[in-house]
Amino acid sequence: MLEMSECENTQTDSNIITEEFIALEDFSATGAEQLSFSAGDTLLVHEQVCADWWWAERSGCFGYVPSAFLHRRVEDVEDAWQDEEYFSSYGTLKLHLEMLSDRPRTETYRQVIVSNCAALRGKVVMDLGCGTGVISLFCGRLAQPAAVYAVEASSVAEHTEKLVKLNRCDDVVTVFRSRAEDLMLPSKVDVLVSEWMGNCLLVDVLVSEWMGNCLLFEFMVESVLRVRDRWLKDGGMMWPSSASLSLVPCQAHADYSQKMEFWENLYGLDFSCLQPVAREEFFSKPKFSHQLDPDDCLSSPCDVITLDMHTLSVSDLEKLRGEFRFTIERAGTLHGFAAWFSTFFRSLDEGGQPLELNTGPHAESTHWKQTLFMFDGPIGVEEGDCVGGAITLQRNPIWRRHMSITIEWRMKRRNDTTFSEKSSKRFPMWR
Ligand SMILES: N=C(N)NCC[C@H]1O[C@@H](n2cnc3c(N)ncnc32)[C@H](O)[C@@H]1O
Repeated sequence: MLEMSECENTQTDSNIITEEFIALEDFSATGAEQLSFSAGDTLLVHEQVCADWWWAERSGCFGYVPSAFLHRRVEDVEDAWQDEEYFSSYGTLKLHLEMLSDRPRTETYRQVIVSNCAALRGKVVMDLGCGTGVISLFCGRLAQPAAVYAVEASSVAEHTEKLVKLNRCDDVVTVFRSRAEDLMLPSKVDVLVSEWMGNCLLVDVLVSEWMGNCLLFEFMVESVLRVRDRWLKDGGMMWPSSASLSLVPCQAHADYSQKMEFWENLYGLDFSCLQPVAREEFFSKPKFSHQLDPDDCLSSPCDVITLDMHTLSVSDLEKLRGEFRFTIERAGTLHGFAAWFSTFFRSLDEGGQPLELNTGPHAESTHWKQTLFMFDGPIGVEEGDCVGGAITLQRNPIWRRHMSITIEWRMKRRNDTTFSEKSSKRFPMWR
């Protein structure tokens, strides 16, 4: 980022304005003339002094702010949720086929219904974002609830109606084609079940053919919480009941070799000047659907963030932060971190065993696989070295289905007594 001094020397016409902007990320001032702010803050910009630095005001304080961290107010963004593209992606069978083909995922939900079938008798259940309705059909066929509200906003709901009739569940299951937030229901529900998880737990990455194969993002968990607050009875059950994000320091030799070392000797030619371009193109964003080999884990994984779905609030989702401290368990190359999630389903029976869906490298593979965060450069590590730091999931204040993930880490070699300087890397998902 441009330093202040360079800004004053650049030959640019400053632009006097008075306009409100939203901060996309936190910014900590590094000089008295700069103004710190947090993601989501509103700043009044008085002068665009140069391309990179503007003179702004927040709560009566004035200072220079980096323009890259700011975005015009949300009114200028026609559809912060991109709902039309999002729900159209679920209107075809492609994504539903992928989810239904994921045996560990779908079988876990079936097991939850089977193991709670007695307690479900006479209960009212909502299946939020039911898709083709498979969980609702499990409820209708494997248990005796009083009613199941199968809620689905996309056009796949038309097929869901047929599936409910075909599987003789229409006496119990009612399909509502609606955004769940807009629902009017006859009663509150005893159980809110949903399969809302995405890569890195919160954000599912969809390739939207409707949008010319561009990437779209989910962020369904906010809908789940809003519907919980509106329609779940006091003492009602959330399935999943809790969810956790796990992290592990790992090797990724194949990725590093194929995307970075590849350029060093290409048919006897030196293409290494492209490595910075390759680093930006291939390693600046997370790699989704990475199949992490358990042997590439350099330490035991740890749960860095845990969400209690009964108490989590929408405002908690703006920024989630978890700390970690790993001891390297075997010598190798630290290329980065891998992340995945687990969800837990509490039993409706007092003292009943919870069920777990674990999408990590030691469990049966799911369609989510794992997510790989590559450092800019590999770090040789020895057994006994220590990697400590934090991971922060920051929602985008403008694009409400987007977020960024920042990983900060320090190293302490096994024979050292102090940690290295802090390193940090921000991975946007997607703006
Ligand atoms: N990561 C996932 N499992 N995504 C499943 C998403 C399914 O829920 C549907 N869905 C997502 N959000 C909502 C919502 N607020 N209301 C109704 N259906 C929804 C979506 O159309 C798709 O069929």
